[in-house]
Amino acid sequence: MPMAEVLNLEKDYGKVKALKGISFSINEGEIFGLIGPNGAGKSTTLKILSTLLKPTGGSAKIDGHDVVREADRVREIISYLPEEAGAYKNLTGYEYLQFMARLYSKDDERAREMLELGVELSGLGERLHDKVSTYSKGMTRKLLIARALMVKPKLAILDEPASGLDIVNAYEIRQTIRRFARSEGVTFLLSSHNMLEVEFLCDRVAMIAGGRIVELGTPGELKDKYGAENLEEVFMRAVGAEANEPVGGEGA
Ligand SMILES: Nc1ncnc2c1ncn2[C@@H]1O[C@H](COP(=O)(O)OP(=O)(O)OP(=O)(O)O)[C@@H](O)[C@H]1O
Repeated sequence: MPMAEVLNLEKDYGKVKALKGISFSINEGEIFGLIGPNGAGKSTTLKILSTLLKPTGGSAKIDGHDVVREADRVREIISYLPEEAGAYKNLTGYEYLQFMARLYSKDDERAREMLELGVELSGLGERLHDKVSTYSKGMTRKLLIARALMVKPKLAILDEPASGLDIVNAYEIRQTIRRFARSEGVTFLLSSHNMLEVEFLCDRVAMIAGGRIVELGTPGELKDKYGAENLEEVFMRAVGAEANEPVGGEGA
């Protein structure tokens, strides 16, 4: 059984058709990337799979559970990191992770394990004992990613995990994700408009533009199909004039 199964998913915001019937499935242990330009429908897809938004049509299942009818069950097995997330600024990073670990687990021992893992994943060292209000954007993002992963979800849903970060921070976050996926076997669904990021991280990618999936496959398959050197080239050839906005680069 796939970890996620999306079938003909549609979402209308009033007259705006954000998703026009998209389908894909994610295998267990896979890092799956949803890539496309601004406004393509990536965040909308991730919000539906995270049970925060209801689809207008179609269906989505996580580990066999319908995201609408069994939303509570789905919430227990996923972790979701929104694009514009913040942490409680008056807490230290450590206190924030501790608070979140206790929220997730009533069992003291389990909460302590989560906290230990969160501390390690954050890579923030001594700075974890400073207030979040003193953190750079990159440090805050690392803290939030540690929070999302320390619970060892079955499916981690990360919206633009490294968007807007400098090269070093973005690199470290990608390494954390890749290492964690391999060591824990956690399945990932992430979105990005950075084609190179996705190529580095993802086992398979779905290219999305204007609410439709225009290509789906492993980075290698897609590059071969278009005789392209990288996914940016694949995307431009696959979408061509369909792309209504330019493809963003790092942090665009
Ligand atoms: N709450 C909303 N109300 C109305 N329209 C919306 C709403 N949220 C998103 N949209 C529209 O739906 C479409 C898809 O938006 P979505 O945020 O899913 O795209 P995205 O691929 O995540 O873009 P980005 O890379 O900019 O985050 C866009 O046309 C957007 O303007």
